[in-house]
Amino acid sequence: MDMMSGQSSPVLTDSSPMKESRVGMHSSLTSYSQSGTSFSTGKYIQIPKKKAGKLEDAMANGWLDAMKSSSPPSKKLFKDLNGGVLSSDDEFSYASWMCKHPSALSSFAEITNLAKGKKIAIFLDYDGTLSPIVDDPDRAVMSDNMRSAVRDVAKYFPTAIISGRSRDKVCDLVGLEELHYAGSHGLDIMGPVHKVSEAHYNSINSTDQQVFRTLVENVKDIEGTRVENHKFCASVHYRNVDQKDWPTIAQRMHDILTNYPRLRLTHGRKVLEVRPVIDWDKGKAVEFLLESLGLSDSEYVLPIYIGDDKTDEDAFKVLRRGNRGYGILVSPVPKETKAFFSLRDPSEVQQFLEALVKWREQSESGKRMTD
Ligand SMILES: O=P(O)(O)OC[C@H]1O[C@H](O[C@H]2O[C@H](CO)[C@@H](O)[C@H](O)[C@H]2O)[C@H](O)[C@@H](O)[C@@H]1O
Repeated sequence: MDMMSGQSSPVLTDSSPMKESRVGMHSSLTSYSQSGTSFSTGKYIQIPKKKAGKLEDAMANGWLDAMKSSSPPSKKLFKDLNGGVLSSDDEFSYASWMCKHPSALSSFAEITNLAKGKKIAIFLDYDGTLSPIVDDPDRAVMSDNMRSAVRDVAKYFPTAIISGRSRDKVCDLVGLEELHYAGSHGLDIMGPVHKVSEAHYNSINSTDQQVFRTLVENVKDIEGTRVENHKFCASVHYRNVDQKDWPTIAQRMHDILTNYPRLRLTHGRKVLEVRPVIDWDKGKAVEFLLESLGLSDSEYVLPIYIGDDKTDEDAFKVLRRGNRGYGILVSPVPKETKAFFSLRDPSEVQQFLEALVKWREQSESGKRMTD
């Protein structure tokens, strides 16, 4: 799949994790930052610059609202604003929210009870789930302890990472060969090779370079912006941009996308994600992986998906449908979600994964004793 073709199946790469025999590789575009190297060749679309702060398009106004709400203030910010203590109102609203989305740690017995006689399959988002959210996406590393927890979990349960980042990037960050990986919000999944003609991929390369360069060139004058290329989608970060410049970003993104009707915009944590207009998302990626791993029979399989972001909601929805499995939202503040359970932060994610391993080891040794 490419950013422009609008086809309805993901690009599939090789069937065994970490063995590279990918077809139709995209161009070797690297992540762009204002301090980094800019591109001197290739065509891109320069959109006319409009006056800052003048939002002319209702759609752009909608995007601005979404940008403002896409990353609610963290618990730390609540605390900072409150002189180091959480106000009882915040505690109260978090506690009420937890009634609807209980902690996966305190509900651990309930979860494992429901998993009895079933195979658990684990799906993990990366940023904000396995690694803490930081200002620089290149520094979003996971701890060695988290890596061990994921490695151990994968010994007992089929485990996949589903990330908005490119698959190569998230593979590098996680660094575990035994997992399945889906990058670009599930658009790039390891699986059986689909042969596609050379000419098709050549056309993808040039178009995608153009999309990426257009994004880079049209926001590079806004201090703090950063554009990442994920091969099948792209991210425009505004975490480090002064809020007064957010309307300009919203307007420019709107103007750019007018030139690319086959692209759409979604929102993550202080990031705008540009992706193809196709019916594919993290939820579809979960269904695809369950199917291709022979885990689609919900009578025998309990999928658990852990994620922190809006894009993870598609996966939560898929699991909620027909009580197929459990979504777990990672958040220290109340958020509207389709997840059943919650965890506060990556350290609780690690505890949950470690608990699953312990539970599994204990049930195996209990089984051996009765055999
Ligand atoms: O699906 P994910 O694995 O969660 O990836 C979603 C986006 O994550 C990254 O951005 C987010 O994390 C950054 C590092 O902590 C943070 O600086 C940024 O504000 C967050 O939006 C990644 O850089 C994006 O490309 C992914 O799309």
